[in-house]
Amino acid sequence: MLSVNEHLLEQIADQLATSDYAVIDDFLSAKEVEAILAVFDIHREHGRFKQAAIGDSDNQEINKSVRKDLIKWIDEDNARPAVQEFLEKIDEVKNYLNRTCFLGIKEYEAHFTIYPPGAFYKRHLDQFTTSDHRKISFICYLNQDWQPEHGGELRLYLPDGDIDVAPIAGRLACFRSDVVEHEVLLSHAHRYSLTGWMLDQYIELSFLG
Ligand SMILES: O=C(O)CCC(=O)C(=O)O
Ligand SMILES: [Fe+2]
Repeated sequence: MLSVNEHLLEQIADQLATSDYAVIDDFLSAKEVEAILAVFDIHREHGRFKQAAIGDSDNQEINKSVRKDLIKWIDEDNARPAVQEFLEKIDEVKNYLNRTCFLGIKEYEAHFTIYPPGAFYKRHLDQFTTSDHRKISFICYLNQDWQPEHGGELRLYLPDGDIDVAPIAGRLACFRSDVVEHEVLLSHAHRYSLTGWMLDQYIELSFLG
């Protein structure tokens, strides 16, 4: 049974096809957001978040002048139910995009993400110079009480100008990984999200810590 409203799926596909990006509210309900944040707490208590790196598996580098977020990769086989449900929804988006946009997406990789106060991620593209298997980037935001003074907006650099996306709870932002440059503006509060990429080939995930 479909758990993502068909109308949302259509909106994602239409917006991606016409503008290379899509922003959808209420992709997750308030209850789903809460359940996922509880999983963040567990991983944080166990010290599982690590400073994010830049580059692909063979060229990993930590550069705090480029990005300052903390991540934990999602292990799909051992994901807790709330995260499993999120992945099932992403799977539905993936299948819908394959049917309607012929993207040939095979799978996805995703991580829990925390931007502590003072963190940002400078302007970049999500495709690595050494590999271009990331086709669609997606970020689902989990910030229940986000206020403009918290910052941390996602800025998308588009042909017609920049767009800032507030990281509010339940919202899904996605965009073509190969063309849309973007950055995360300085965050003044803790900023929580699930970040992932739809890939056009199966990958070896064993390097993911
Ligand atoms: O969290 C966001 O809004 C974007 C994150 C991002 O650009 C990335 O992790 O590559
Ligand atoms: Fe990115």
